[in-house]
Amino acid sequence: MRGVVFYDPEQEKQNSNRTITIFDTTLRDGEQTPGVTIPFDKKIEIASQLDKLGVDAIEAGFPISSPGDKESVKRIAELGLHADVCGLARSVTKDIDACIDCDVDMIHVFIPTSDVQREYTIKKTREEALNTAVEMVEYIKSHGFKCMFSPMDATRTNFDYLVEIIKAAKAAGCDIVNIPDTVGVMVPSSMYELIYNLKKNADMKYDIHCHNDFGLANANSITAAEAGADQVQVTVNGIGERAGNASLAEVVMALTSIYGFKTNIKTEYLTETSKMVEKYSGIKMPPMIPICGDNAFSHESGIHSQGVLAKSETFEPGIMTPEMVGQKRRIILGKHAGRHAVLQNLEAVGIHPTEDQLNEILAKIKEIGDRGKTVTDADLYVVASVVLGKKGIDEAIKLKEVSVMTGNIVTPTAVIRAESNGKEIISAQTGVGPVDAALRAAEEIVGDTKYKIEEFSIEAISGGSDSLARVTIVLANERGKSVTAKSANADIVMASVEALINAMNALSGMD
Ligand SMILES: CC(=O)SCCNC(=O)CCNC(=O)[C@H](O)C(C)(C)COP(=O)(O)OP(=O)(O)OC[C@H]1O[C@@H](n2cnc3c(N)ncnc32)[C@H](O)[C@@H]1OP(=O)(O)O
Ligand SMILES: CC(C)C(=O)C(=O)O
Ligand SMILES: [Mg+2]
Repeated sequence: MRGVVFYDPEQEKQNSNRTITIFDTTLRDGEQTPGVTIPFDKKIEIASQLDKLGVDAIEAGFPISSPGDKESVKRIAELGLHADVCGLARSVTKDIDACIDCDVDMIHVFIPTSDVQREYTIKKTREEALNTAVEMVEYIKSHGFKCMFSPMDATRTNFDYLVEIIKAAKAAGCDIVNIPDTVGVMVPSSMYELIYNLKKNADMKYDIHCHNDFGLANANSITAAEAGADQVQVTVNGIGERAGNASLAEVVMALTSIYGFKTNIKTEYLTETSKMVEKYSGIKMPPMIPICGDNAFSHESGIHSQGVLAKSETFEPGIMTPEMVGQKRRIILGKHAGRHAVLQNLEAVGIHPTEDQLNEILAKIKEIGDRGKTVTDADLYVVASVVLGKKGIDEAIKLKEVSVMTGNIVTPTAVIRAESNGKEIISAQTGVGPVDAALRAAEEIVGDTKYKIEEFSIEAISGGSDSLARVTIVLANERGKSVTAKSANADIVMASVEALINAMNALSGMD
């Protein structure tokens, strides 16, 4: 089954015979995202990850732009990757020489061709720009490098002139022409027409580079491939200038799952690649982004969860599964949850409530959700253990007091007073910072029981120094069971300790 759109079986057959190559420009256009600089060693890691993912080419940087960029392009070229490593150059020989010094596989040279860019940036006539482009392509080819030529702002360039400059670049030996929609003004129908007519008038290998100013970069890239483009330029998470570029994961999955094209991407690595770039670029992705977002395969509504638990295709595309993209399906609990979702989450950890107990647990979950709180699995297990009578509410650890001492000349120290089973427990610990000290002290409350904090994150919910800190902890016990717990508090130490104690209470309820 190929979803929805297949309209024409003959077209589907033709698409399945075509491989669209993927040119990744995360390390060049992606790094042009305002405010982003990816550290040198992280660029090397990202390049290796992109190679593992199976991209066909990596634009590693713009060597003339800084000594650091040149050094990282050079190092990436030395890695001996399967992908072609490419460097960017303006139409000036010193830029090309900088790429040559890096010993890249391919040099991407560009010149503005729209009237507005040509007149206001390089200040050359059409004829001068064409002659310069030809000279630069010849210069690259005379040094034995593969050459990609971009008539920059192609989509706002006079069509006849665009054909003329592409033909001239082809005659000069250029291997592939990239068509940049530099300011993202195309719509899919105009993109189809442009690529179709370019192929007809100046037949050669085409690549497409779309910006997302109107949110159409992915759609335009995919349509360009439909119209005959051989390669698409993308960035991980769609990062890049202004509103960004076409997104690697979204373009690849639409090309393959919906349109039936082939790519060389090992899609099971898409999510880990997205998370790596999120971390190293500092650009956090919203949960609802397609494919790699935390919500992309999450279901909270009771009706959806029941359907998905019975057959995933009910409320998922089916032609794309979480496994295909390195994701997990998650059944989330909250005010919209239903009995099927609660039961499945409990049974997954060996808790089997009766019908009445299940109804009671669900009612309590909805109560928590109605108070505007996220319902974590820790909340669920605590509620379930109380309802199932496995643990009286008085047996849970109750936090009474937290005090911390920290500063530049004291070792961060925390003291915690808590109550469990009617007994008061006090513990004190030092740590690398106040949060670390407090978490160590909180763990000591449970004596010999050993826990491992598998994940820990703090985020500021609102702006300003008075913002609420939300802490998320994933805690595992010695038997490998783990729970996620969250807490929000204006004090980061309190939020951390509360989240940890929620998680410990939940795990002890599962014993
Ligand atoms: C659409 C794109 O993404 S294009 C790539 C954009 N990326 C970047 O600009 C990031 C890296 N850039 C840089 O580090 C710097 O801009 C540099 C090193 C390239 C140039 O720096 P500077 O010499 O200080 O020039 P500046 O950035 O102020 O202006 C750009 C210059 O390049 C020229 N230029 C722009 N594009 C081209 C081109 N394709 N071919 C030749 N010259 C060009 C401009 O006309 C201008 O020249 P001028 O100084 O003679 O007026
Ligand atoms: C360098 C070129 C291809 C570019 O990034 C653009 O036009 O957006
Ligand atoms: Mg660009």
